[in-house]
Parts: sequence; structure tokens; C-alpha cells
Amino acid sequence: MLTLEALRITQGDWSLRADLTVPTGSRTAVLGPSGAGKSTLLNCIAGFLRPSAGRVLWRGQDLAPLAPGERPLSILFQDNNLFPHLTAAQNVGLGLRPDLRLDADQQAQVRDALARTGLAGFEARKPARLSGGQQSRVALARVLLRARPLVLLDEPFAALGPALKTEMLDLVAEITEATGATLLMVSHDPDDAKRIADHVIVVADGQAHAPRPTAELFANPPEALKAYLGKD
Ligand SMILES: Nc1ncnc2c1ncn2[C@@H]1O[C@H](COP(=O)(O)OP(=O)(O)OP(=O)(O)O)[C@@H](O)[C@H]1O
Repeated sequence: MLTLEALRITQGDWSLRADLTVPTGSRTAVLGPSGAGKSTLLNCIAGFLRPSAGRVLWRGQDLAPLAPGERPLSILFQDNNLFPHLTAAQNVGLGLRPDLRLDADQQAQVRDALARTGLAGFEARKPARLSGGQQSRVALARVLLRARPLVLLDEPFAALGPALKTEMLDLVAEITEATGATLLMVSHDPDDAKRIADHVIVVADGQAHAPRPTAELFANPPEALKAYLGKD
């Protein structure tokens, strides 16, 4: 369970509050208008940004003392998830050992993760020789291999076409289900939430609201979401 306890994030005269709990194993979408603070919230959970007040707790443990790499999570951004000078296998292998000194067993795990994301045979390719969808798969293979209990996605598929994006979302659902991970996924697209999220956090008006079941939220959207969806 991820708990944001009386959290406050401040950047200049802008600030965001959050006081909520994300259930373990849930797939939660983070929706809200541009500039509302969705990315900032994820960056704070990941440890790239310190809160000005409150705490981020994972299973009751305060994450504040842990550097980003020590936190029990993986994060994917829209860009720059892969190192261009490394092969697909090396990019995935980084999830196990940053110095890439993998033993035979670990190399087999890398191959297995690539195979599970449909990339068997692509181990030696560098990102420039992979399509956008294949690059996303490499990044997801690394998430799969790291098997961290919390996965944070900040619109990693925004640049992909609709069919490919749907395929990636389904792969994310499959991977989080296989590893039992809790997912927090920032998106601009309500359909992404409807496709794979069981809960939605609405970020608007300086606040990240407590997660609500997806179907219930869209059946009866709060004012902030109505404005965002462009409905009456
Ligand atoms: N260094 C900074 N100083 C002051 N304000 C900042 C700084 N960095 C970001 N902000 C503000 O923080 C707010 C939240 O930005 P953030 O990128 O988290 O929003 P978002 O909801 O992810 O937006 P988008 O959907 O457009 O990506 C914005 O209003 C932005 O102007």
C-alpha cells in the first residue's frame, strides 16, 4: 500500500497537496489538466523531488531516507528510457546490475524478459534500429525484470499511435498482474484509464484526490474531471 500522508509539494508559488492511499496491487490512473501536477507527484514518489511537508510511505515505511535508486519502484517517462549506445539486452540488463556484469543466469533472465515482451532475436539491436513500439517493449522488459512492487508510468506511450498504445497498455496490465505490482499511470487520455485502471486519482486545483473506482468515477465525475473531459 502506497500512502501519501499530508503530503505537500511546493515549487515557487505553486503547490500540490495529497492525502491518500493507493491499494496494493491496484492499477491506478492519474488524470487531470495540463500543469495540474501529475508528473510532479510521480517525481516526488520516485524521490527526485523532496516534499515540503508530509511523507511518502510504502507498506508503512517512510521512503524519505531512500535515494531514487533504492526505492522499491521502477519509473518510465515519455522519453529517454533507453540508453542509445547500449543494445536492447544491455538496456534491460541495467535493471539487474548498473555495471552490467551479468552472470549466465542473469543473462538468461534478460533474454527471458525480452522474449516475454515479444522481442526474442532483438537482443543485440540498439534503440536507433528499433521502432517506437519495440523501444517501449525494451523499457517494459526492464520493468518486468526489476520486478519492483511499485511501477510509475508517466505517459510513456504518448508518442505511439492508438493501436500500438493499446497493445502497450495491455502489456503493462499483463506485466503488473504477473509481478503483482501496484501501478500508478499518468495519462492525458481517459480511455487509457478505462482500459486498464481499476482506480483513478484526479489531480486538479492544487490537490491529488483519493483514488476512486474507475467505473464509478466516470459514471459520476467530480467537477474537476468534468471540466477536464469537456462535458457539462
Ligand atoms: N521549477 C519550478 N518552479 C515553479 N513551478 C514549477 C517548476 N516546475 C514545474 N512547475 C509548475 O508545477 C506545475 C506542475 O507541473 P507538472 O509537470 O507536474 O504538471 P502535469 O500535470 O504533469 O502537466 P502535463 O499534463 O502538462 O504534463 C505546473 O503548473 C508548473 O508550472
